[in-house]
Amino acid sequence: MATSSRKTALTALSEVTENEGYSNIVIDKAIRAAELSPRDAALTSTIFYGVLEKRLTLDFYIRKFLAKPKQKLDGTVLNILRIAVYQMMYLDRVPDSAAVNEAVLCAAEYRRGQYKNFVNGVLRSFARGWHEVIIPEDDLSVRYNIPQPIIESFKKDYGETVCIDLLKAMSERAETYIRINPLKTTADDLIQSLPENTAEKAVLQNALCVHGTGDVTGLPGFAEGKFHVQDLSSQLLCAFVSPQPGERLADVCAAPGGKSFTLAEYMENTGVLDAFDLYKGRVNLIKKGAERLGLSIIHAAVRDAATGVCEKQYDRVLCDVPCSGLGVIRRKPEIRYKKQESFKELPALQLKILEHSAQLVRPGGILFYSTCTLRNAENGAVVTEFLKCHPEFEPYDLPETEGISHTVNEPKFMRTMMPMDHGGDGFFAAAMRRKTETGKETKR
Ligand SMILES: C[S@@+](CC[C@H](N)C(=O)[O-])C[C@H]1O[C@@H](n2cnc3c(N)ncnc32)[C@H](O)[C@@H]1O
Repeated sequence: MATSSRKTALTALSEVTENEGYSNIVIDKAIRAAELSPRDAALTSTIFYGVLEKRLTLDFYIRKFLAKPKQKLDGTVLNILRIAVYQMMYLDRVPDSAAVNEAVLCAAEYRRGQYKNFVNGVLRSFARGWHEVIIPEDDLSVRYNIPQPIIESFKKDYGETVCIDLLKAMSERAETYIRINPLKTTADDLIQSLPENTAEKAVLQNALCVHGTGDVTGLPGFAEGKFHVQDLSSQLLCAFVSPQPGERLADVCAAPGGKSFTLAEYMENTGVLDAFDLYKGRVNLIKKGAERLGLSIIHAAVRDAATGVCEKQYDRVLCDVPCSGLGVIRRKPEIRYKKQESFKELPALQLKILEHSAQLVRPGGILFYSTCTLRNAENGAVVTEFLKCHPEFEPYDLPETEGISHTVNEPKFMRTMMPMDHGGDGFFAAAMRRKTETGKETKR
């Protein structure tokens, strides 16, 4: 039996807030289970992501209309209030009365209706008074919906001014980028085959920005392997790696495969590309994608990048390590609520992966390190520590890319990419070269 949009959003939000589910997986599952019409599914998705993104602002407002602002609220009741308040504050097309009535209906079905009057009362006073409430100028956390510890970390690593620019950029919606498969099509041909005004060329060659298309996997050309979805910063990282046709490359943390696919395209599907990941299910995603794109040089296999055995040597090795993901908050809003303690172990694991993978690099070959986070402890600090302990490696400068600026001032072998630089996600890249006995340069 079909269920309402708000009820479905509530189920999905509880799954994310209480069980730390991944937003994209949780919402897809909830919408399928509720058998919603496409229109209701779109509304559910808007409410679900909106509440996740704006949670700190919503909670700030809700507390202004509680009799006891510090009172601890039941998790489900709080989510019912957030859903209604989000609609009243941000969705012009939903009348306040509809948002309140739906919330009261949800409350009536929860715990034998014991919170029904409470929800009704809070929402009615909110509807009357919220326009008068002002968020204090200096409350960046509520203003930009980023928890204070993350703001402190941005300030410490990048300074106050960059931090504020970053918070602003992170509150914008992220664009969707796709990567053309040059083995099968060209940017011009693909743009022509898509509905008018849905795609335009991005700043990097073979990158397109697409808008208003909904699920891109339904677009013409996807099933034929003419493109894959990949953020612009991730594509820029591949431009840094820039493997040549015929080379040997290992991507040691490769799933779901976005970078491996682009790198194999750089190699014109010649040479060797070994794409590893720790989890079998995720390795299967690489296999499926490579098959769809016709990238036969990709060999995907399960391997632990921190301990796994591999006898081969490669020209280039990419370590796109697991990280806290603070650079992709726009796409995965729940990341901002992860507990800071969960980040503690990451630098040690990242360094371990980097050191173990360094053994795979041939003399004169290049080792790349990347993350999708904006935290020096997981970025520059890991690479600096690696170079300190491995004199057999030296910094290898990354190229400048025409039309792309970078905010952070750092050595040329490191590059921090921020959403305000070019619209892509927050990423970090670094490159190091294994010295040869003769010290001869490797061609780029
Ligand atoms: C940032 S994601 C990689 C994204 C991928 N490079 C892409 O562009 O699609 C990090 C990956 O590392 C994998 N991973 C985590 N720990 C690992 C380990 N010890 N060895 C290998 N892979 C690992 C995760 O399963 C995840 O797929």
